[in-house]
Amino acid sequence: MFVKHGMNSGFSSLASSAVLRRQQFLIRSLKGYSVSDKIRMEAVKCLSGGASLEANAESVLRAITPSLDPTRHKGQAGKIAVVGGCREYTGAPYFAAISALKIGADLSHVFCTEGAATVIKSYSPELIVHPILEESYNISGVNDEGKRDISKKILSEFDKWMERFDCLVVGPGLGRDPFLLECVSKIMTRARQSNVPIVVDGDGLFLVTNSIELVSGYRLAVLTPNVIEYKRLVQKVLGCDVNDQNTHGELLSLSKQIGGVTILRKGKSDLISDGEKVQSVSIYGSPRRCGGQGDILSGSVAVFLSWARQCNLAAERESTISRTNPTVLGCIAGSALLRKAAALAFEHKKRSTLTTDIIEHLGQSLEAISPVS
Ligand SMILES: NC(=O)C1=CN([C@@H]2O[C@H](COP(=O)(O)OP(=O)(O)OC[C@H]3O[C@@H](n4cnc5c(N)ncnc54)[C@H](OP(=O)(O)O)[C@@H]3O)[C@@H](O)[C@H]2O)[C@@H](O)CC1
Ligand SMILES: Nc1ncnc2c1ncn2[C@@H]1O[C@H](COP(=O)(O)OP(=O)(O)OP(=O)(O)O)[C@@H](O)[C@H]1O
Ligand SMILES: [Mg+2]
Repeated sequence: MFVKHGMNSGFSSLASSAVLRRQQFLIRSLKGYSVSDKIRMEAVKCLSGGASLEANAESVLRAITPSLDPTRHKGQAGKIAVVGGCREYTGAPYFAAISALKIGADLSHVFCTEGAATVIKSYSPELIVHPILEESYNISGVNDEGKRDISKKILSEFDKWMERFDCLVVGPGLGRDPFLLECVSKIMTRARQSNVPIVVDGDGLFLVTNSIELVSGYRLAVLTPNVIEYKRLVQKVLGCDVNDQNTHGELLSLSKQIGGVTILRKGKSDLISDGEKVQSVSIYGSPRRCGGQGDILSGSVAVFLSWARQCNLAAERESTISRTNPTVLGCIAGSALLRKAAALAFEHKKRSTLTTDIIEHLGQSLEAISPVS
């Protein structure tokens, strides 16, 4: 049971007719009307996908956010798992997991190392924390066979839970320990075999960039690179440097080259593509660039993606709403909500705005767009 508003409107009609008019003008320009070279160049850029295609993010948010129906049971609004948290980082997995709950997921798990688990549990009693991951420094005296046993144990611990999850977030605060990353590769492979969507962020992107086959061709994978992570992906997958003159074309190629995974390129505007088209979210956010905002985003995308998938499953039965790629919808919604919450937090806290302040505004921001009643 979902409240759906304008599910078919990928972009606002106003914005799309403006884009259309601009495209028509530019096409006429190309046919030899007297225009400057600058406009011609813009025309080419536009026709090759360089034009802005701002998503109607608020409509998407309203369309996929489920109503609070008293007949629904615990878990139906989403069960999210974050794989991350190691010796260095405990904040990032916490931000991702708590954001999922604050948006409206019912249950949020964290799979991390033992040391990180105690800390994350102390941040919040709401999170279900599994201290199952191991880093090399902790098992330095163990031989290869012993390490294989540890790896198997980690996978079987994870397996007990995996099929229950609507989405995994792999990477916030995961670290880059080789043994830990090898275990996480196996977790990702297992999730993929079970068709569980995976949002890959932070150190998960480090892993995936070096082992692209983990996500290649998996339509339920979402990559959320920041500037540096995107640069590494482009260099590895496309074999060249980032080209700021062909932002949209490059993102399309990157997604296609990885077999149609959805990529959310974070930046001044967030750009989203599943290899079919590029959409952007440019809602005004915050000028504060404190660490952790990307972690909020990954947890948010996981929830919205799960909700969008439920909408799509319902649509398959009812054939009433469009079958837009749920991973793209999840990215649009996640990006828009984070930006709105960041703007609100900044209004109150100005220069002292922190990630925890933004998290506190997630609920209010969603309520303003999609009220509970
Ligand atoms: N509280 C916590 O626990 C948090 C933990 N986190 C976790 O940390 C892990 C590593 O993630 P990451 O993003 O720090 O690593 P990476 O991609 O190597 O970037 C490192 C360097 O790249 C640069 N740089 C970054 N952006 C740039 C830009 N726009 N434009 C230009 N340069 C830019 C910048 O370099 P600098 O300016 O210092 O030279 C930056 O220091 C990961 O697991 C993540 O989840 C975070 O989520 C934060 C909160
Ligand atoms: N220059 C910018 N102007 C406005 N918003 C931005 C800008 N850069 C990033 N953002 C917003 O902040 C969010 C997080 O992006 P950011 O690049 O900080 O991710 P990150 O580096 O992975 O963060 P984290 O510190 O959590 O790892 C993006 O979704 C985007 O909406
Ligand atoms: Mg990050």
